Amino acid sequence: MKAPPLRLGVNIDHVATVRNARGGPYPDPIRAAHLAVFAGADGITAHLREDRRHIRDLDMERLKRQLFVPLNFEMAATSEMVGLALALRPHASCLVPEKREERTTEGGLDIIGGHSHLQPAIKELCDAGIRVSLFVEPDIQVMEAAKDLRAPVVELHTGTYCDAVADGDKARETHELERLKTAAAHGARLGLEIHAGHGLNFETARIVAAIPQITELNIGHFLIGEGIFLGLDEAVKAMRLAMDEGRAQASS
Ligand SMILES: CC(=O)[C@@H](O)[C@H](O)COP(=O)(O)O
Ligand SMILES: NCC(=O)COP(=O)(O)O
Repeated sequence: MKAPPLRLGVNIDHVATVRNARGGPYPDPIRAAHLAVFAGADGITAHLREDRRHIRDLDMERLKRQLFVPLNFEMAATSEMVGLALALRPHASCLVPEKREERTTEGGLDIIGGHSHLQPAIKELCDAGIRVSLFVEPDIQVMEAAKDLRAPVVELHTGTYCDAVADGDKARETHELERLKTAAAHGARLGLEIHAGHGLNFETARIVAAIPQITELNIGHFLIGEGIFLGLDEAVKAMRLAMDEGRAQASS
């Protein structure tokens, strides 16, 4: 059976990283969002961190006002961020773990251990018509916990897999890819919508795109980096091609 279409969400966080390096308005993350959409992005992801190290509140407001594709508001499940999301009403919200001292997201939400604090946030956002996804580890028990939390979507953390590929550790790469495949299949059987992201590049996105249950990839850092060399539009087009090549291998 033909696998469903695979959407590309472009994360523009690190355009804001470059902008904030000088404290002025240039380069504008919203201009990057428009470029990415014109080049084939199906949606835009932006992570409003509590420390505002890159994306700022005004960026989210401008994205909401100007985008004509879905906006995915990445956020920690704090009362501050839930309040901002309820006021902004993005298409989607992806709940991610956050530590001020981290350089980037280090893993998925701990929803097996302590997830009671997530329940209210998930309910409030869902009740407001916002599509909630949980950024989680690719584990079967985690899929079960996400179902129990009544989150309609999970985004599988692909960072460990991407690290294994970057390290040239074939055994770890095989193991982590198997984790992603198993979790995606199990989550889909539970009725969850399956997304994936973190650390993906052309090579790993092509491989992950072949997992038929995954319907969206969210990709940022690598694409913004490639945009420096190729131009963001060409980088997005190349990523779209890599995803399509991988998807052609998928069979559910
Ligand atoms: C959850 C995830 O992997 C990314 O979407 C997140 O935005 C990474 O955080 P930084 O963009 O701050 O690196
Ligand atoms: N949720 C993953 C995302 O939005 C982008 O992650 P990365 O490609 O910047 O690592």
